[in-house]
Amino acid sequence: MSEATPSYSPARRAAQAVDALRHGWPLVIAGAPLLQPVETAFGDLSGDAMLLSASRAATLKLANQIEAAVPRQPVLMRAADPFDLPLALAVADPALDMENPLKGPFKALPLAWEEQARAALELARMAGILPAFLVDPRGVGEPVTLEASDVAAYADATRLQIATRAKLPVVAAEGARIVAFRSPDDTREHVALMIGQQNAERPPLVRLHSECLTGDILGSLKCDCGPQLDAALHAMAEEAGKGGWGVLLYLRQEGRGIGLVNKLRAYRLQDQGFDTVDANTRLGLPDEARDFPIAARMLELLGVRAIRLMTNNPAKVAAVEGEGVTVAERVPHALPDNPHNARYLATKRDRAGHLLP
Ligand SMILES: Nc1nc2c(ncn2[C@@H]2O[C@H](COP(=O)(O)OP(=O)(O)OP(=O)(O)O)[C@@H](O)[C@H]2O)c(=O)[nH]1
Ligand SMILES: [Zn+2]
Repeated sequence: MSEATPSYSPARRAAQAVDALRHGWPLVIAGAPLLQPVETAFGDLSGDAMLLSASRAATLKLANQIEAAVPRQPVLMRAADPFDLPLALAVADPALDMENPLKGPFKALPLAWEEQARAALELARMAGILPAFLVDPRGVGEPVTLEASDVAAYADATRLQIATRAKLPVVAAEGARIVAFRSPDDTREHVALMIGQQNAERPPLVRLHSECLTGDILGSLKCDCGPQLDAALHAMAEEAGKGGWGVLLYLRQEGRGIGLVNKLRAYRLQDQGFDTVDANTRLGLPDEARDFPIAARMLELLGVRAIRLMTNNPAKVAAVEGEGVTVAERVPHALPDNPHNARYLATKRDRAGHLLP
């Protein structure tokens, strides 16, 4: 077992770990055995044990009720025979259960390195891959090493800076300006669109829009993101026409922070009948994993302290207020539903507390 490379900073080690998971390279988190991400693994690997989330383990009849009540609790398990990569993937991905109904039986094992296991599952979420690892498999290459506590350093919003600014005429507002943000650790580039004249005396209309490739770009009817984006920009343009101003933060936190591919896995589970909350949970991923300190940092860099926040989500108001932003007003932002997103919106209202009709 190797120890974390001491000369690197925690943020650098965490960034290297996220990168490694995307490439299919293994991790050693100090104090735990080598962990090989299942989804991105390649080559002729096999291992005797796997690390999974409790919610996934529950579906595989492995976790007891108490563990399953904490969906992201890590669970260590083994089967009668070693896991090769195709079996490991079938075990890891609940969206494939219909195609691979017969797996197991499996046996849960005592887990003596829980903190490291939690860090590994969180790193998988940050990398946008399935939260599943082969434990100390045969045939793996050189690992990236880190400490479990490094994960927190990766999310440090204070390292975010303005990278550049430009004019960006858009359909809703010809006079709009765009501001781009970068952090040295996280390669996702967030942007803000500023509409109207900035005025410290008047809180701007602000929309925190989380990236939704399917809704924003492809016109997906499964969610309300596209119409919400469009309506927010038009509302800001109208506000600018009345002497006010608006700021749209476009946050690169696809799928409420689980990444595009995992969101599409959640859609596949929704096709099988699970709602948006349960689909995430079955994947062993949080239902809400957005990084609101990043949004607060963007507003701070733009010199915005008090806002009129366009949202139906009280938790979002609380999250930004918790980061020191004054929400002078919550401006409702509900749009008409359609036959494809009616259940999604009802779930947001009934299970996620959104203020929707
Ligand atoms: N994981 C997951 N993410 C989804 C799903 N549908 C939409 N999203 C993502 O959800 C984000 C938008 O968040 P929502 O929960 O719809 O809305 P909100 O921002 O919390 O609330 P409002 O401010 O009222 O719109 C975007 O990043 C979408 O990619 C889904 O079924 N599963
Ligand atoms: Zn969407």
